[in-house]
Amino acid sequence: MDSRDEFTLMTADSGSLHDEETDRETAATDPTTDDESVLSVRNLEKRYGRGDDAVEAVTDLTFDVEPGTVVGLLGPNGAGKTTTIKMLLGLIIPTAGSVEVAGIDVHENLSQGYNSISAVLEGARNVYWRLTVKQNVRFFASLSGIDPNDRASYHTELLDLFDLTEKADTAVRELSRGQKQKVSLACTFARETDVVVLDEPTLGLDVESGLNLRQELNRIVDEYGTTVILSSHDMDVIEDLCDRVIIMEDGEIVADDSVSNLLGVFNQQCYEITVDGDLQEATRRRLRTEYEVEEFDGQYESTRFRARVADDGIYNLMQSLQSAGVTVDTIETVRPDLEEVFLEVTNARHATRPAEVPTR
Ligand SMILES: Nc1ncnc2c1ncn2[C@@H]1O[C@H](COP(=O)(O)OP(=O)(O)OP(=O)(O)O)[C@@H](O)[C@H]1O
Repeated sequence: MDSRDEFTLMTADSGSLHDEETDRETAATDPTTDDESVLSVRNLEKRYGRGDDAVEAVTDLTFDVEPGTVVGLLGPNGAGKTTTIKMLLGLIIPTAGSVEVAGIDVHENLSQGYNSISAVLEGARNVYWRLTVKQNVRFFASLSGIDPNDRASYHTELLDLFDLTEKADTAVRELSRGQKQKVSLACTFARETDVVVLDEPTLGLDVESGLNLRQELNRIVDEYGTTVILSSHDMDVIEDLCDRVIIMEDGEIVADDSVSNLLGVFNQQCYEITVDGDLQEATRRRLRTEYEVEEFDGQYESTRFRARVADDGIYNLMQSLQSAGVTVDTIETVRPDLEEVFLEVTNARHATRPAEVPTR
């Protein structure tokens, strides 16, 4: 059996008592927490099953995370994100490789590991519904060996940042889904571990609750400089919160860079162009042949389309339209988003793969 009981995550041994301000001061003065990575993953591998049925879920994963960084973990379904997260947390035993959090090998030293890294896992019931919000926060702080009385003002701040102050004495079962999720997050931050893992924190929330949570998380990571590994299919969350993004596919890292560098991977600029009236079929064909054009939308009064062009290609495109007698109404630059980067990176990889030869 290689899967550990997730409950052990919540019932880890208690460590020494923390002092109200000591931790943040220590983080600021301790040279080991400055330049060195707080999370170090080396040649991590996970193979499920044996023989012909074995699945290589994660293959030779190596990366480091500096303190205070928010790293997004992205990948299509089955890329190996959940397996990686569970190995980071010590919940699944790797086939090979190591995970160190703040210098502690999580798999060689499980109880210390549980005090170094905590998580809100997707689909897991992360808090106690019969306890009130405040009782939960105090309980989870105490799991890390923290005397909740010593950290009362931090807990008040946390509830405030998650907009839970009015619900502090309400039982969690009486809260909405979004509020329950915020309680899970507040409890994880209350544990004050070196690294926090958030797996799909906005999943299942309505648009407004998702947006609120995103803003609140942003404030919290800014305020406390927490190191976060964030897995989400919601690119807005990733783009808003992350300093760096790791994209996985088929168990491997296929991109690892800052969000701004990843957004700069396009050597082409995308424009959204609106022209008066309909476009003749011949003009549409010509545009498609000469430029990378997507989506012709609307007809009669105006037509809108997107064009990707390199460097000063937009001037050539304008000339082509002019010579076809088309009047351009508006041109807007479309900023690429992470969704596009993600598709670009994963599609480019498929395009360069040799075609599979069927075997009999
Ligand atoms: N317990 C298991 N036994 C066998 N194979 C598994 C097990 N868990 C995951 N896998 C396989 O390992 C691969 C990676 O799965 P994993 O759940 O880590 O991916 P993921 O990136 O989290 O996907 P998703 O975004 O769909 O949650 C998949 O091929 C999956 O089918």
